[in-house]
Amino acid sequence: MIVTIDGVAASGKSSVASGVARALGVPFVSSGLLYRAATLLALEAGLSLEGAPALLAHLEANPLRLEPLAGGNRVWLGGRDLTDDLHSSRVDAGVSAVARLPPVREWVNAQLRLLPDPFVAEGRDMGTNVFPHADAKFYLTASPRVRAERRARERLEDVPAIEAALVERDRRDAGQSAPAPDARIIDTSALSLEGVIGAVLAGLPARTA
Ligand SMILES: Nc1ncnc2c1ncn2[C@@H]1O[C@H](COP(=O)(O)OP(=O)(O)OP(=O)(O)O)[C@@H](O)[C@H]1O
Ligand SMILES: Nc1ccn([C@@H]2O[C@H](COP(=O)(O)O)[C@@H](O)[C@H]2O)c(=O)n1
Repeated sequence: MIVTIDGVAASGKSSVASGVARALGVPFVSSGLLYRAATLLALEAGLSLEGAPALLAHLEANPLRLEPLAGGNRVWLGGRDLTDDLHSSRVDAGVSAVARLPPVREWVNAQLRLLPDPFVAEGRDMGTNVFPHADAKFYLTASPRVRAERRARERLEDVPAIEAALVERDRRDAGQSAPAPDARIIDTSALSLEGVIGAVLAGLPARTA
């Protein structure tokens, strides 16, 4: 059983995927962490974020491992846990350029497709491209202001600056982020986190829930 939860930046994908996965007793998979980790490695190595061959060679020489734990995903580079360094503003600003590179997308998707199901996968193209045969698909949206206000509770930045960065990231990600034709679209602007998790669980086919 595979459930996909895609959506725009900071729409609640990982929080919702985690809650749904916990309710179903399965792991969740955060695909964005692999793009973020590839970006961090490129930044640390001083590589261009647009140079696919050098970046891919660096990723192949420095294998990353996504650990889809039920309580939260982690990304490892050998014995180094990168997870806590993946949500910086520096990575946020660079990740869309890295994610646009077709060889990087193939590298991420190959890793995701090796994971044994069942799981809940969240990202941008889980329902369209990576798991088109998923049992249930959802796409989360919320207004930029609401998303920025939620994120401001986690970060020491002001709401207008966060909102501008989110809108810009959505613009850069637009080419790889779209609802699957068979996805249910949920506008979470006026919903609590528990409300969104409940809406997803209520939208699952009977054999999945
Ligand atoms: N419906 C909701 N009501 C209130 N807060 C929410 C809701 N959904 C998510 N949040 C909060 O919004 C913030 C962003 O959520 P989350 O990190 O899950 O989004 P995301 O889509 O995975 O983000 P990103 O695209 O940056 O990885 C978190 O602080 C989360 O707790
Ligand atoms: N399926 C995906 C998932 C993510 N991306 C890119 O990674 C960035 C970070 O993802 P978050 O879910 O952590 O926000 C995102 O902005 C995209 O550039 C992707 O392309 N496809």
